[in-house]
Amino acid sequence: MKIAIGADHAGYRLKAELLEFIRSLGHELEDFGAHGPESVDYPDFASAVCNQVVSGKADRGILICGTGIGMSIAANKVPGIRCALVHDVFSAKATREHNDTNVLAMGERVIGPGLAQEIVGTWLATEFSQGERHKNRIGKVCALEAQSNLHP
Ligand SMILES: O=C(CO)[C@H](O)[C@H](O)[C@H](O)COP(=O)(O)O
Repeated sequence: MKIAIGADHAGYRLKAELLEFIRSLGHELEDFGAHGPESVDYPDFASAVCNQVVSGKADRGILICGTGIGMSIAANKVPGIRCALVHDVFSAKATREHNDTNVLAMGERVIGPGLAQEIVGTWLATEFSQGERHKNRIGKVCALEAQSNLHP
């Protein structure tokens, strides 16, 4: 798959530790920064990565900040993005199977690189279950998104 990845100053180290791992799984990876500790704003990187996903230039996106919370909030404002903030392997699998998430958010100040690798590997490898109940619920989420775009 084509993966877009981005982080802020509080997530760039974990991002750097994941690059080789993701490539070793056979994925094509584009890194949208940040690359250093200078203070930056997470919505800028969420925007860059999510635009790749909604435009079809990337199949999935991965976002890292201090907690993953800012990135997940920003990502979920982009129409067409379903972003999950995940810090455990069970949720990584469940959010692909049930929510068909296309963006994963994690927090460098919350988890270490070993667990992050397990989460990313699981999330990238897990298919959407195609369950009718899940499709129905995702459809309702999309309806909420369409409604909020009409009435901001
Ligand atoms: O948005 C966040 C908090 O939910 C992210 O973790 C940011 O990375 C964090 O706010 C950055 O904090 P800093 O004090 O500017 O380093």
